[in-house]
Amino acid sequence: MARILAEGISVEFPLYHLGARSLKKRLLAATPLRLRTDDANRVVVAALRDLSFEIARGERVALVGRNGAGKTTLLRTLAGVYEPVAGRLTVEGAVGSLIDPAAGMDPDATGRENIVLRALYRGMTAVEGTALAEEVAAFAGLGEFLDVPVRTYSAGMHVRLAFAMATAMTPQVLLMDEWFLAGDAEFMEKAEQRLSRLVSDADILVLATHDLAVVRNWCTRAIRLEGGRIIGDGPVAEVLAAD
Ligand SMILES: Nc1ncnc2c1ncn2[C@@H]1O[C@H](COP(=O)(O)OP(=O)(O)OP(=O)(O)O)[C@@H](O)[C@H]1O
Repeated sequence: MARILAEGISVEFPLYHLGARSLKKRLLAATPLRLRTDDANRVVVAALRDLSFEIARGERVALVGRNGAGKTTLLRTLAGVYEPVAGRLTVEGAVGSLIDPAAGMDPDATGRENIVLRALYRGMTAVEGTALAEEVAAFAGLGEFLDVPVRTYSAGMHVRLAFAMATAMTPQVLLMDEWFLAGDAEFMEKAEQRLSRLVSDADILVLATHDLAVVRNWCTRAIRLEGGRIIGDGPVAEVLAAD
């Protein structure tokens, strides 16, 4: 059963290139809240600070907050891309991520090969993978580009393929960054139908977005981040009204 439990998680990014001591000092003095030096005397960005929350089956959660608040970092942490430096994170259920279209794709393999590889990774047979490739291909509308290495794709083609792949294998926990909701009009119309179905089938949705209409339409709960901390968590209307 799908469930997410975060107990005091923190995520930090070391800034390795900040070698010069005077530059370090100046930076730390300018932003004392978000930058600090760690035990190894490196400057680190405290991207997420001591977050605790639980997301249960059936919840559709919007992550809201200003640029740099920590929304994408939290999504990536839930997806397992980043490891918390403190606290404990439990994510139960098969996770589908629509965060970075290039993630999990082999740039030298064709679109079709990538689909089959992902299907095999998810435990499908080669025959099921090949059938899935047909379905994904039809949806992504990549035409003859399906048999061309994905490193030659445009940004929009990447999004189409990633979107079609992630949504073809209905996840229990769907993690999504808002820019997957931007695309050309024709694709977005198809994508919206498919997403609506997926969102009602997936057990948990966590969506990072600035689009308040999307939050109101799709989500039941909002978590507001600011400076890497949670400053609001509750029903959408309540959290949005508090801004
Ligand atoms: N790879 C990285 N290295 C260093 N700092 C990072 C890295 N990724 C994110 N950060 C920092 O972590 C903080 C949170 O960034 P994040 O991208 O999660 O914010 P966001 O809420 O998604 O912002 P936006 O709305 O602009 O997408 C910011 O201060 C950012 O500079």
